[in-house]
Amino acid sequence: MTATQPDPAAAFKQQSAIQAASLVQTGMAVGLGTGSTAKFVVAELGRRIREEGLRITAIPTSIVTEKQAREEGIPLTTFGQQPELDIAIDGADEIEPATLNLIKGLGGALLWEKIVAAAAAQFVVVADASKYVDHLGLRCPLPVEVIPFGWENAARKLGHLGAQVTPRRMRDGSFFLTDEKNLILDCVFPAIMEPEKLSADLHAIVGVVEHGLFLHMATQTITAGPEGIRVLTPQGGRTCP
Ligand SMILES: O=C[C@H](O)[C@H](O)[C@H](O)COP(=O)(O)O
Repeated sequence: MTATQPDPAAAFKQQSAIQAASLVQTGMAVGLGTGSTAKFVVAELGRRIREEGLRITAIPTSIVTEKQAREEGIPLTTFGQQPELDIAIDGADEIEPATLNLIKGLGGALLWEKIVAAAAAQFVVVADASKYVDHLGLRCPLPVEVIPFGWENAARKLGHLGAQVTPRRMRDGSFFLTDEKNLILDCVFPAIMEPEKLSADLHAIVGVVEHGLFLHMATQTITAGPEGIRVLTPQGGRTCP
């Protein structure tokens, strides 16, 4: 979404973000997500710090979010000082409501996002209601982060798993680089019916650093749409990778 194109879902994103930010209490260590929805969370936390005296520390999931957090006056910390987080709040590209499994990473921040989410006692996902899908993979490609060396081989092996693979590029044709200076391979799979198996298969490919399947990680999703705010929690509890 560029600055010249207004985001029709912005108001819903903001509603879900504000609701999620209300879960944050003084004393908490907070993971700050990345993307157009998480941006509203960071803004709301900044407002609460300034206007309500909220006191938190935070770890951002991207350089972009780090910059916004600094501008909002949110005190930042590191995993060296704060190995565990009370809560992480982040957006998603797809949400499977039956499982709360997610696809993330269309913004390229999936690696830091997954590290932060895995360190958090609560992982709250915020989105507008358009992000729901019956099965993962129906709405967007699955981003897979690979190291640049030998990426063509990783791409070939992803193809053997059934993916149509496109290396993500910038408008000028150069490769998109993540904050860790890796590449993103966008993988279009037919509907992903066995995400756990696919996750294991992806991790078995040499050169794959991480992928955008966030399985059994969300402890809550908060979405907003024309029918209001919807909060979902997983039926079977949560397991961390
Ligand atoms: O890498 C990007 C992240 O996973 C985002 O959280 C995700 O793409 C959702 O972004 P948005 O809220 O802009 O739709």
